[in-house]
Amino acid sequence: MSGTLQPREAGKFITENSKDVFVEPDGVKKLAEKLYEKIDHNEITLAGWKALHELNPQSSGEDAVNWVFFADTLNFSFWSESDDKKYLVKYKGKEYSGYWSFCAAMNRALDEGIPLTSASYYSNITLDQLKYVLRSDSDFPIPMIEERLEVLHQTGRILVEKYGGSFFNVLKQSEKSAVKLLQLVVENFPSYRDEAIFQGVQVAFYKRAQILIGDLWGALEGKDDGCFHDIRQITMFADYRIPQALVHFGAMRYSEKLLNKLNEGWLFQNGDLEEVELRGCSIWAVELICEQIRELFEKNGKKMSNDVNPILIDHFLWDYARDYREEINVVPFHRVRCIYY
Ligand SMILES: Nc1nc2c(c(CN[C@H]3C=C[C@H](O)[C@@H]3O)cn2[C@@H]2O[C@H](COP(=O)(O)O)[C@@H](O)[C@H]2O)c(=O)[nH]1
Repeated sequence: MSGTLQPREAGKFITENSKDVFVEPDGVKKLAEKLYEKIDHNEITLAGWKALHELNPQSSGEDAVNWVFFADTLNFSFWSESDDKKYLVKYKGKEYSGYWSFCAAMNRALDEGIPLTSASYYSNITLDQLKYVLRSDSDFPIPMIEERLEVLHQTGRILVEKYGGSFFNVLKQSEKSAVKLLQLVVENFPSYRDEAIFQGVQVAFYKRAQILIGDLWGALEGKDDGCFHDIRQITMFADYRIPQALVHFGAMRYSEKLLNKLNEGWLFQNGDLEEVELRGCSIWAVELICEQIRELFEKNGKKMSNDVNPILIDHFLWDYARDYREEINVVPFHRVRCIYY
């Protein structure tokens, strides 16, 4: 961690030195104005984490905390080679794809009485058991099943050996500090150490560690152990969908060279220069949007809710990218296979 630029500073540094991805001030301003209106009309709230997403846990207890930790430990790489080769899961009469198909598979297993989110179970789960739990209702399996098994074993063993098998104990140790929880997660659970080298500088994205905190904040409704006093320090989650949304709204722009690669379906490696620029500029664009929303509240003399932060801006952009997939896909997402996002 020491000497590594943390996500917000990493985003700024990468943006200032980026060659193929650009944060567009006019687009940032327009998107900030759009989101200011939505937040001011209570259309973007923390309560949306449960209200808008039926697969998310609706409770706020220890089971919900361990559900979130399991989900975010495997919250990576759901994209499929092509739209007609998607991993799909049917659950309670509805068909899900992408991240939601994974959540549907989790809830299907729990409904079958499999103690999936219990570390004592998943630390020893076999490949066949995991294949059964994550089985597809299309002809295409979930990507990276072997890596998922390895990550589960490693993470489960640490949680059992160090934290009594429950992520609730890690949460308690953070003493309602999101920054302290981020440090605890990346220090104790290696699969969450989402870092890269950019122009010789170690930069951190910590996408799954940060979304874990965002999802815990949502599951606990910002109360009790989830009442993080420094939640504003968490940045957006540098995945492969938010860049699409930021480009769609004109807040980010790509070079011709990068656009050509994306349109060809180029497979990037985690840590490639363009991939790091995409992720870093996404972080910084959302930070700038957040700052401008806060300035708009101040300028209009309006009381600002605590919910004006990169996490809820991220949720809006991610949900938008899902709900308006055709428009968003005009510029393809960048393809990477890795365990970080
Ligand atoms: N930046 C950001 N990335 C997010 C999420 C989520 C799910 N969170 C939702 C659940 C409850 C909350 O209300 C959130 O709305 C998944 N991902 C990432 O997206 C990718 C999957 O995309 P697709 O193939 O289209 O399903 C993959 O990298 C996955 O890691 C988010 O919120 N923000």
